[in-house]
Amino acid sequence: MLAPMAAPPTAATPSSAAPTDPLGVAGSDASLRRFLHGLPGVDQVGVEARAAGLGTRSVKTTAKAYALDLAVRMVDLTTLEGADTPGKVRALSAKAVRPDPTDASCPAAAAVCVYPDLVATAKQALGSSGVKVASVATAFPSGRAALDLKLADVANAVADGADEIDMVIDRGAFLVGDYRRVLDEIVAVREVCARPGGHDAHLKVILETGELATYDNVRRASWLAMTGGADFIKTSTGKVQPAATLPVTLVMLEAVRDFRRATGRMIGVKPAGGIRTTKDAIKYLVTVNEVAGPDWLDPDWFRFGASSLLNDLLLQRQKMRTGHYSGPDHVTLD
Ligand SMILES: O=C[C@H](O)COP(=O)(O)O
Repeated sequence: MLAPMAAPPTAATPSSAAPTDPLGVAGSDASLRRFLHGLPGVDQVGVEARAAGLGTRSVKTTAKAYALDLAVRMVDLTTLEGADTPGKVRALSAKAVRPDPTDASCPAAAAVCVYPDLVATAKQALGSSGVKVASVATAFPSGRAALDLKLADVANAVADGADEIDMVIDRGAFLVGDYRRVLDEIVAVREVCARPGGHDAHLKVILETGELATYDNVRRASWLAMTGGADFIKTSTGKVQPAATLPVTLVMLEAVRDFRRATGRMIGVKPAGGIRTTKDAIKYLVTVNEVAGPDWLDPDWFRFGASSLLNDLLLQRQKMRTGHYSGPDHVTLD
């Protein structure tokens, strides 16, 4: 059961001046490695069994209605295709602001997520709606470019008004144990996210867990990203399989929970890629509640990176409201 389903306690607004290395573990390459390799190992069987168990919880009636609206409010409505056009981004932005034009009670999505060259278009389309513009950057999705090019990519998106930057880590460096290089890039990107007078772009750090091979690596990469000053840790680009999974997200939720206990600082989590049904979204919300706690049941602290999940959430909302499915042609196609 997803409980409590009352409004979660008010959490602090994400910090725009997150300290890097709040635990003082990154003073030298050796101390950083010692810290990351000293994290407890993940019990693979235990994590997968727990995720499977949480995925069977039943959420009905009032709790389901609450969960549906919460999930809509958590969607980063995403288009990351080479064929994206300003017209598509404008249509997606309109949908994010008013997902169901037949129902004024339907909340807006959290953000629209686009490539850097479409940030200005999304920004203009979203206006003062409160829906954020998120932009992938740092040579997304591979991250294979020189650092100055990655930083220029981020700077362009920030200059065009991106509220949030979704950067990828250097998985090659991570997998050979060059944690310093990964950390330094995160810190450098974070600096480029800063704006004079505050209003920094929030930084989501994509681990690309499908390339990290082990849950131990997912845990290490989560702590490394948080040490570098991430506001959010995000599972995947959506371009690599497997993308988001419930067990991987569970490991990341444990990391943000434990990081908060250790530092007092709250970090958000964003599973992305392959989350398409209401049923799956509810499994994630149950897991958030059980693993990290109800403080994370808020769009400031949990997002879904998804291109088509919103449509299924809208169909389920309509079913709850009217008693019948309107059919997929009732919602706009993404
Ligand atoms: O960040 C989100 C993904 O790129 C979208 O993935 P999806 O099309 O599988 O929902």
